[in-house]
Amino acid sequence: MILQVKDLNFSYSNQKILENISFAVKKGEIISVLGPNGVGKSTLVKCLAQIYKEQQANVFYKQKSLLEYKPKLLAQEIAYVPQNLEINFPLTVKEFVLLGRKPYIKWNISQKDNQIAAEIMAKLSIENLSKRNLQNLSGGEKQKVSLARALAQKPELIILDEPTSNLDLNHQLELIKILNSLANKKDLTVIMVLHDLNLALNYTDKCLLLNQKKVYAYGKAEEVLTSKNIKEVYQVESEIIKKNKKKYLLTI
Ligand SMILES: Nc1ncnc2c1ncn2[C@@H]1O[C@H](COP(=O)(O)OP(=O)(O)OP(=O)(O)O)[C@@H](O)[C@H]1O
Repeated sequence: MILQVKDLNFSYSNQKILENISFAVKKGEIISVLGPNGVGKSTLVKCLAQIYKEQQANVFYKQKSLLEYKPKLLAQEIAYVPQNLEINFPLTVKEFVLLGRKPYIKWNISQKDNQIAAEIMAKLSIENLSKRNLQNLSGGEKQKVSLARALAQKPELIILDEPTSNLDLNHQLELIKILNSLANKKDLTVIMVLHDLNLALNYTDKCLLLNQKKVYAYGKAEEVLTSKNIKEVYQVESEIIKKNKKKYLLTI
């Protein structure tokens, strides 16, 4: 197991959001975090990514609680891509992607750092944005740049909060396929909040379905995303159709 969450609870002020959340993730798996609006998906991934630190004792990375790690080591191994990229100062895309190398940089940016940043920008087809000011990018461009920064970190675990929300159909698939190819080589483990159940069904190994503060179901995508579970959690009638090895969730 690369990550284990044991009995995690979270409240904002006095409002309980997450209750007894437990699940485990194997190296190289792609996990989607699903559930209705406001159920606590972003809150959960913020706990895993240590944006919220109070729950560190309930999150185990490579068998040790997050409390036991030096922050710099975790910064090298775990990357987080937030829902929205808020940058309020001028920075070029290249400079921003290079920020992903920060946990490794001693005094100066090395040739290797530049090379890694260039490779990742090429992989995500954003080399053409290199000199652009981050603040002037479209939502979809920002999302890709944010992913590039996280991948430049060369993490073992990447945690993404709705990485495809601003992307068109083509770019959604491209992003998911890139994450899949990295995870297939076991170089990367992926945990991502998703809203698109069809993407979850076809491109993630396991789904963590949250409902009413708790884990409603956790397991293989096709075992979690059943018509019965979708009805119960989203109050929507649906049908899952299989065609050419792909599964399609149709709402009725
Ligand atoms: N900083 C905060 N202070 C107080 N309440 C918050 C804060 N952030 C989120 N909440 C509340 O906590 C609950 C869970 O929010 P969260 O963003 O984790 O849900 P989500 O499942 O990611 O939602 P969505 O699908 O709409 O993005 C919501 O009711 C939200 O209003």
